[in-house]
Amino acid sequence: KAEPRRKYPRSLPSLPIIGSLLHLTGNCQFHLLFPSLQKKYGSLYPPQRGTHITEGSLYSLQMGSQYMVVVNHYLHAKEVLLKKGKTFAGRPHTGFTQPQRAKLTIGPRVCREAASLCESLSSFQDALLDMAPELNRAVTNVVCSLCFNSCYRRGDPEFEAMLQYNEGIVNTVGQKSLVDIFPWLQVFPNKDLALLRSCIEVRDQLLQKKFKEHKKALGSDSVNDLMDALLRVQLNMENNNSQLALPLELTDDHILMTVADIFGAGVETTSTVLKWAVLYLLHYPEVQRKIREELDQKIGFERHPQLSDRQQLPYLEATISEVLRIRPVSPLLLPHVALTDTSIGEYTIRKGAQVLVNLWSLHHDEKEWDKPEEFNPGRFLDEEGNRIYSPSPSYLPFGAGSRVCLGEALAKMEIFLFLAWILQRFTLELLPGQPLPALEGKFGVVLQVQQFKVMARLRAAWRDGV
Ligand code: HEM
Repeated sequence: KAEPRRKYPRSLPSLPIIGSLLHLTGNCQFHLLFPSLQKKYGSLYPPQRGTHITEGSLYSLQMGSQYMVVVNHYLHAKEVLLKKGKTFAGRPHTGFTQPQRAKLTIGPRVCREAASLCESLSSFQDALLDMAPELNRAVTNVVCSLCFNSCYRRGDPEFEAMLQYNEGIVNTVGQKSLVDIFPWLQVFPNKDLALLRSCIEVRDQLLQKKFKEHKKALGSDSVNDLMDALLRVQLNMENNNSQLALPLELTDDHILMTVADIFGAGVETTSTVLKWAVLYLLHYPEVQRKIREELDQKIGFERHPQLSDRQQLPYLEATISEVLRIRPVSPLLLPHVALTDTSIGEYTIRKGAQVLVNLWSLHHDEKEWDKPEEFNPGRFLDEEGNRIYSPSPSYLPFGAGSRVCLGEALAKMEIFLFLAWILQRFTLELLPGQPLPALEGKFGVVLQVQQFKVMARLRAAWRDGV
């Protein structure tokens, strides 16, 4: 019996050795480049029979020796992430490891940081301020508290070193960490490797120091942070290994890299969403006003917002969902790798292919979203003002399935509490005549916000010390 004919995703025109590279040079905004390639090459292909998937929404590229498939429709994305989640659960070789879970109290740690953030903002009255370092500091401190149970004051040299390390890694153009996440980027020139190397050195020294302190203190029964939890797992493994035919091992390096990965995954993502949120609240003052009205009504001025208030503040929650839609921090998710020969839709996918889910396209698909370029938290609310968690299947800010973001719950808690605290106390404004800051993102480790300044003006109730 003849084998069924295989049908592979269409490939971009490709040259020997460099593959499709010429199509990608000169444009580093990859989340935008991929939809434009889809438009350009997709229109050459016939529509797919029996589905409403647009033509060419799945195509392939050859990046040097790497074969990659780009997914641009939610039906294909769901097939990759959910239906065949296990098959596509591979990651390119990057050293990006999965963290262990630890049961830690989060709400009070975030509230403590929110209080300190608000204190900082209060000291900048009547002056324009770049909130990015303040937001970075707050989010970094939450992650520090979860990983090492340490919390830093402003100006602490160890903390400043850590912030600098993070900034260095994120801002290094064409940097190694981006190449780590998207290995195919290594074909582009790498400029600031020296800066990057020194940042990684700072990171390693800090992690080593924390690690030694934790190892020394291990003995008491309490598990206060992720490092404690990992060290305990290591100890249990060592104690039980003599009974196993194939001994398990959690090395010191595994522990250090796991904590480093949590930093990598947990700081820049969350602080970037907060920056996008502030930026959109400046562009849409009526949205900001509605959130404040909701806060005044449900919480008032007598107490601080808490995690348990989330149910009561649907408009704030809807605004956060809309920020995550319109400016997805990971516009291409992280790359997946097919672990076996498989398929997406009617197309054959070979084992080893890298699959990029273009979340930007999913979140801006005109067939799924009414005026997708418009910022409208109302999409996430029904007529009575109750939350709609996912108004379209084309909404996946944290991915889905077996490779879904592990920090989704933590990130949502942080974003909610930080914004609730800020907006309960401050009005975020521009100076009269100050132009609105740009809404275009910059593709990088995350979809970065361009630098901007804002006035965080204490609201009357707080100025008068109510
Ligand atoms: C708003 C903030 C965040 C967003 C939008 C976000 C989004 C994502 C996305 C899209 C992925 C890739 C999913 C895929 O490839 O299918 C991911 C993976 C991951 N995220 Fe997040 N993330 C956020 C915050 C965090 C935080 C706070 C942590 C940890 C503290 C974290 C830990 C991780 C880890 C460990 C992975 C890799 C999971 C795996 O490979 O199995 N993320 N995240």
